[in-house]
Amino acid sequence: MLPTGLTIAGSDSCGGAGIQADIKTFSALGVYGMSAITAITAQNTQGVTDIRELDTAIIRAQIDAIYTDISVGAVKIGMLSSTEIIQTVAEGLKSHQAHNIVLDPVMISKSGSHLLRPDAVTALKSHLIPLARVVTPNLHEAAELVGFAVDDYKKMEEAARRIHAMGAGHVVVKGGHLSGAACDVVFDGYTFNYLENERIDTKHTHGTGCTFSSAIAAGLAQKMSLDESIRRAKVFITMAIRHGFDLGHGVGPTHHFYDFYRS
Ligand SMILES: Nc1ncnc2c1ncn2[C@@H]1O[C@H](COP(=O)(O)OP(=O)(O)OP(=O)(O)O)[C@@H](O)[C@H]1O
Ligand SMILES: Cc1ncc(COP(=O)(O)O)c(N)n1
Repeated sequence: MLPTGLTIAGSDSCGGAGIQADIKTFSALGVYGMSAITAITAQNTQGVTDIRELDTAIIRAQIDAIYTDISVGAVKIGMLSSTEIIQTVAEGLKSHQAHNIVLDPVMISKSGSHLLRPDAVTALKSHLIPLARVVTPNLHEAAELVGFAVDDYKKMEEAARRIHAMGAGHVVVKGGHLSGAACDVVFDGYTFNYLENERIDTKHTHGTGCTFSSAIAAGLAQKMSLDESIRRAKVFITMAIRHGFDLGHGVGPTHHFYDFYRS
């Protein structure tokens, strides 16, 4: 039986982020990928031109269709767009006693479009963070969650502590937007660990957060420990960024190896 992963996220028409990045990551890591789509974005490497949120009934129906039939090893949550969608997803996951939930609190695309309505941050904190085994905010998302600027390692630690107190199991505050090494702060409620890799000099980083969080979910689906899943995800995202390429005319995508193990 193959390990299974579910992504609950938005569709990115150019395939670099969102549902498409998640499914490619699951496949590259040997996990069978499934999806519940929350919103459809018209998007390319230069930006997001339109967004349609799906109605909550079809979002809930996708989640129910999967859980009433299939055993789900891990869930990755990405773009949720609105308070109503957050509530629907939280209720759906609770009713099926979903486990191994990796929450990437997607808020704004690299190109600057809102993928979460600003008034939905409160719902994210109260309904979904408490369900998550791990939450993976970038610096901006961490700042929105805790209410102060997160721009150095001390503040990343403080933000991780506060997000953990909101009910998350582990917190990974990603330092992809700092300068210097690409270093993320991992907090398990007791100790801080720093996950560091060289910064790759490229502009082609569309979908890095999606790829990283779905790689963590893939590890959990494969019954790796959370620590091991996070460490392998860091190796995977670093390699995927190294092989990012100039698709289109803007910020190109990371490259998700068809077979990570043979690359
Ligand atoms: N240029 C880079 N070189 C190496 N690693 C990087 C680089 N940029 C980001 N990373 C790593 O990629 C992972 C994702 O981090 P990032 O901060 O880019 O997420 P994000 O902003 O949520 O992504 P997205 O904007 O796609 O949602 C982290 O482990 C981060 O350290
Ligand atoms: C559907 C969807 N989900 C997530 C992202 C974030 O990725 P990025 O910050 O790299 O644009 C995105 N652009 N689109």
